[in-house]
Amino acid sequence: MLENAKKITVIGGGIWGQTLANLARLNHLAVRVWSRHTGEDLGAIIADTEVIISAVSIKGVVPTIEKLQQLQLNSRIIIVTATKGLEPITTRTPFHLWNQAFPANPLVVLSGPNLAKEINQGLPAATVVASYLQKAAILLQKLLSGESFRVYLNSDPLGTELGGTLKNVMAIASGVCDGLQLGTNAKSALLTRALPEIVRVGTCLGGCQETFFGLSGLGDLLATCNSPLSRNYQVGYQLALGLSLPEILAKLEGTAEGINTTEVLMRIAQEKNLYVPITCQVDRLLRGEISPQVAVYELMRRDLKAEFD
Ligand SMILES: NC(=O)C1=CN([C@@H]2O[C@H](COP(=O)(O)OP(=O)(O)OC[C@H]3O[C@@H](n4cnc5c(N)ncnc54)[C@H](O)[C@@H]3O)[C@@H](O)[C@H]2O)C=CC1
Ligand SMILES: O=C(CO)COP(=O)(O)O
Repeated sequence: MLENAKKITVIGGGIWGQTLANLARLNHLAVRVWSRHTGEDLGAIIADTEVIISAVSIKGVVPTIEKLQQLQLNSRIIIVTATKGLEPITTRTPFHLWNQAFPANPLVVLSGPNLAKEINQGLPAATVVASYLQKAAILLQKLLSGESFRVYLNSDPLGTELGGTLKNVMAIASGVCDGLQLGTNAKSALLTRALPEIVRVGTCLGGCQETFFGLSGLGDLLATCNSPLSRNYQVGYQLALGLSLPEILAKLEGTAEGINTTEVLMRIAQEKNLYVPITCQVDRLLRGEISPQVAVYELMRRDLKAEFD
């Protein structure tokens, strides 16, 4: 048994929380999953826990933090955040929110090209655990690594988290591109231009440039923008087929974080004067202001420019 059978609590009973719990169970760890729907006493569950993994959607981050604050969390407990989103009111990332609420606890970000359904089938995947406290990240690496799940270390939690969050906007754009059958050249151009847009925003918000070229940045961009398993990709794809956003969301399994992220990111971009042309068109499309075809036209007819500037 690994690491003296560390006790782990996963908060969030959605598909990602269940998947992370299963990965830990494969290493014979004692795992409990708590969700707001189970009605169990969270205080009792975390009484002897050593690691808390938060896998709630962004909507659930503040309520989860507030619940744990009422329970007076032991400062030795390692907190892992696996959410990919931006909090709408403060525009902060989950890492910021957890760090602000529990400054004494070791904090780790987990993010990577991790389509839960593939991991649940036992297909090989890799992820990143990032922390300013290397010891905490190394522990998580040991707890979750297995034959089919390879966990890398990183010392840039913000960059790791932002790569996973910002690519969701691009996954919507990518779904549109495929839904409209724009071809491989268009898709390659879109994903290649998406990366500098992510880097521009991500470095402005405090991430290291290098991180965005790694698994949690480029890796997750490729996974999510190319897979029909991605909910964000599905949103874009189905918009391109002519469905309305409410129609798509009514049938979507789980959360497409990119919808909220696009709205928050537009506010950040305006405030910080960041050039985010792809995000801007995704935003107008999600608001119903333009059609998918017009979004493509608007991107193509922008002023001509140098590739790198
Ligand atoms: N599904 C996937 O393949 C992956 C998902 N993620 C990220 O993990 C997070 C969760 O994703 P999924 O499990 O797929 O989503 P989901 O929609 O299946 O589950 C969301 C979870 O958040 C909880 N939640 C929502 N609002 C809440 C609130 N107000 N208070 C307390 N809890 C609340 C729900 O009860 C549920 O347990 C998202 O940020 C997603 O981007 C990250 C990697 C892979
Ligand atoms: O983040 C993910 C894969 O890394 C999951 O993507 P979706 O949230 O778009 O399904």
